[in-house]
Amino acid sequence: MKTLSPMRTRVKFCGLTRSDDIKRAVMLGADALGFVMWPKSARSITLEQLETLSGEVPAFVTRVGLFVDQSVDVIQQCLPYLDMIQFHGDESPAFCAQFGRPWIKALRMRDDIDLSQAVVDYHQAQALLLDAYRPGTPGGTGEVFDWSRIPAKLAKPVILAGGLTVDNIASAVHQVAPYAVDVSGGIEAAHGRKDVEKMTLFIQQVALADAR
Ligand SMILES: O=C(O)c1ccccc1NCC(=O)[C@H](O)[C@H](O)COP(=O)(O)O
Repeated sequence: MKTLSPMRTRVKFCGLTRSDDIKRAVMLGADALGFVMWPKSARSITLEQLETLSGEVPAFVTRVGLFVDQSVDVIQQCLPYLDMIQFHGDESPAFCAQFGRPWIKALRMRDDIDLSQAVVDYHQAQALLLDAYRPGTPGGTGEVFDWSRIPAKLAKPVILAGGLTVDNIASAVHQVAPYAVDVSGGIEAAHGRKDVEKMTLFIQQVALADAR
């Protein structure tokens, strides 16, 4: 009888702003690409850029739009160019669920966070993205949180984020065994500009960790 092989850890690259980076990420096998639509971010892109860049993403690579407490109108304008929405602010479950599009909720790992309750509250989310908490910064901090705080069994797929790099990604995959990993700063040459070597090594490290 055939045995099922262990699941492959999915990889999402976030904060893409350039065509060349998208082509390289797709070639390397990234599963999802994140576009930051929050204008206060150094990695943000405009609606016009989103239209262009999303057109360069081929089938079976998920285009994820990232928002932080933004209006329904702003999000709806972006929907034609997105497969999935990532909410990074204090959006309620009802707010997230109103767009008729798959979505994930980013949760910043404050000391007092109750992940079991979050799973209940955000049960309609396709996954929960767990990220580092820095007061006043909704995401993309480049900071790691204590992965041992993630319960071994959480009733939602976990996307691990926050300060992942070529150097720590293998340990992260081993320790947490997340459904997916999400990286932005760790594969950059500068804000919004990805580094080919870091992207390549990151994907390789995930594959190596999965194979161990
Ligand atoms: O990247 C940003 O500037 C950003 C701003 C506001 C909300 C979220 C943002 N980024 C989210 C991500 O890139 C990732 O989902 C995650 O935070 C990991 O980022 P990093 O620690 O840089 O790998």
